[in-house]
Amino acid sequence: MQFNISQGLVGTRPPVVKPDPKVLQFLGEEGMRKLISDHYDLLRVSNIKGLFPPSQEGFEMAKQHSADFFIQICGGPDYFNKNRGAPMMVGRHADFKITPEARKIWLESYIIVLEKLDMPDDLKQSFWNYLDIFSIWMINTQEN
Ligand code: HEM
Repeated sequence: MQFNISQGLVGTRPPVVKPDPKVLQFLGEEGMRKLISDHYDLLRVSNIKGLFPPSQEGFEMAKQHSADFFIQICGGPDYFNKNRGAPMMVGRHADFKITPEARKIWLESYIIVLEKLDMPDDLKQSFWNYLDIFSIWMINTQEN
């Protein structure tokens, strides 16, 4: 299947559709945590590794928070709200310099994980569409 990366401009917030809850039903919570963990492991050796916590402990916490969020957004228990409070994702990303190029690297790391994942294409597509569009919201810095 094709993982298309839509053009993303700083300051734009195109309408987002949440992933199909069947994604979580298919993967289960452990499968979702593994998916997020695999993505973070790629980020850690990527050109945007400097954005993420340098310590192993901080990195594991980041994985956990992210997985909590994705389980919640896919219709699972509201772990993120319980552990971190209201999502407010744009605000939570505001301290990090996220350029269009950084978003591209973040998404390309997801492509690597999703290509290897054993999941029906329609579910991959649904999950991908969410990542592709919502990640545009996080861009907060123009390329120089
Ligand atoms: C679909 C789009 C995205 C979602 C749903 C998402 C989700 C999250 C979540 C849930 C957290 C944890 C926030 C917290 O617990 O306070 C987080 C943290 C973070 N995200 Fe994202 N994110 C997205 C896009 C991006 C992009 C495109 C980048 C950078 C290229 C990025 C970089 C970061 C960084 C640097 C952190 C902080 C890591 C930490 O110390 O916990 N995110 N993100």
